Amino acid sequence: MDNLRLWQRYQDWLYYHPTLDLYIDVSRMGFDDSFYESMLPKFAVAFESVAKLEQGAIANPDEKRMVGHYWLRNTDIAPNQEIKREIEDCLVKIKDFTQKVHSGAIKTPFGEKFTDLLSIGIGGSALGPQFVSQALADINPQLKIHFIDNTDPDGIDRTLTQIKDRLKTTLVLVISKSGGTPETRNGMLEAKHAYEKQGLNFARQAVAITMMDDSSKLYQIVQEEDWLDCFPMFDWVGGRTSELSSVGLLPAALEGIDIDAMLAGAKEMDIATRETNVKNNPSALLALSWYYAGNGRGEKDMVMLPYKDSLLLFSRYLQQLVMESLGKEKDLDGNSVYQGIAVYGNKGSTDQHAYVQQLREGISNFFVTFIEVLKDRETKSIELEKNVTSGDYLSGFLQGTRQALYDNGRDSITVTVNEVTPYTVGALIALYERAVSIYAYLVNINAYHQPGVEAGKKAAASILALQKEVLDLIQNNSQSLTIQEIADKIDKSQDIEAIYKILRHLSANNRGIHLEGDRISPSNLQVKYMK
Ligand SMILES: O=P(O)(O)OC[C@H]1O[C@](O)(CO)[C@@H](O)[C@@H]1O
Repeated sequence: MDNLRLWQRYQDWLYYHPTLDLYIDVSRMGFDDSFYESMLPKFAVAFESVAKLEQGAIANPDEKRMVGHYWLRNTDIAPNQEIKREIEDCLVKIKDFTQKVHSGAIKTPFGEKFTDLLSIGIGGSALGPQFVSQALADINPQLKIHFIDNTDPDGIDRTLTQIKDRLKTTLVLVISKSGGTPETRNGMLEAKHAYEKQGLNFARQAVAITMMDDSSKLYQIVQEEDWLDCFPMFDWVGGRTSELSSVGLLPAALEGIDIDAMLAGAKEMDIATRETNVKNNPSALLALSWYYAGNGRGEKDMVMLPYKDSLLLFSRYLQQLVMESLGKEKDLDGNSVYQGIAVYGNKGSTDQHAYVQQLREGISNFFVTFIEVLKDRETKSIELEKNVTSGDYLSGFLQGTRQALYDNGRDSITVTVNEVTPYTVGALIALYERAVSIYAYLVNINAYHQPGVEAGKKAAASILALQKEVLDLIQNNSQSLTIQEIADKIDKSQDIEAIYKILRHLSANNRGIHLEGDRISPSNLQVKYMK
């Protein structure tokens, strides 16, 4: 298409929201009007389903749960008074707690003001707070946040070393909806150990965010150990859509981020994405583009390219939101469909000096989403050359890459906001939450369960159970054994490879296991236990 026809297409498809000051440009997606019209019946069904979901239908049939993250930013649409009150009470509690921490009314057991935050959580209980912190927290925030989001001992050490002497003024947030996620439990126990080593009372510096009922082991611990406080996570909020619940709001508020503005941006976006005219609904435009790009089967990957350093973690955040929601074997009728859209990305223009080479010339298995931020910085930029600033370069690189990709038949969407504020970040989160919801209905899948993740968790638990059996055997056996002998003795010959890998890991960590022999032939290794 020549430039003038493209300019016309750009204007024909341009979406602009005046209050949010947000643009969606899908003109560089290659669909035509007949594709668009063919999709309208599917959209009509999807819009109906999304509306029912907002009204409190059991939209997660397997888990028999409502899906209510929309109510968090507009309690007037909560399905009943009890839920409305729960959300409002929680928000009041978050603000009250934050104000007391900031003012020093809530202090450490030694009477000092808190200076730092240690957030322990994983997946939806970490990615949102990490993204929002990087996007919005001040360089010198009211409380500086640190994350433990894995059970990697070295990663835990690095985080605790960063905090070091300030542990005694660090408030811990343990975030787990279920209250039973092993990585989070491990992070909590490691942190507790570090506090105790410094003679600190962990419980009096610890706050939990979890479901406040018997299903949460974390909640039981909070009560037994008398933690400083506990904030509710609601059954009807999924981990990956929890950024605007206590999971995201409490850390953000403590960091000094305007959470009311985040909620307001999301609420405004929710209104915009309730629109049933596809062209006037920004999330529907995204879902339409995703469907077109991947033939409704996720055949093309979504490459997220925010041209703003502070939005670096948006792609990682969206990776969970999109892939955990859409990556499903079965559709809602039980057919095997193997759905999903792979998401990756980093930031522009940095990526132009890395993988954009492949995007421009290599395998054409993706579409790009550029995130453009119009405002360069708070202060006026210097001119690096006559009439040219560094921000002009960034903007030029975005336009250039979009053009270069288009010229080689590679599709792109551009989402443009004026600046990165709590209001726009709230809106961006809501934009993608709804796009995922609409797309899931277009392809007839349940976006709100994650059976595949559960399978991995179960498999990991059985490896740890196997490790206990192996260690029990070896510790009570003075002779050296081969791996086959160990497997036979515990009647687990089918698990020989797993046993070998357990032993190799233990031997690398001073756990008394010694492997003797040539490492290239694991079957011949002799396993010895020496304390
Ligand atoms: O908040 P929780 O219950 O610890 O779960 C953390 C994450 O684990 C998952 O359940 C999947 O493993 C995610 O969906 C969730 O965001």
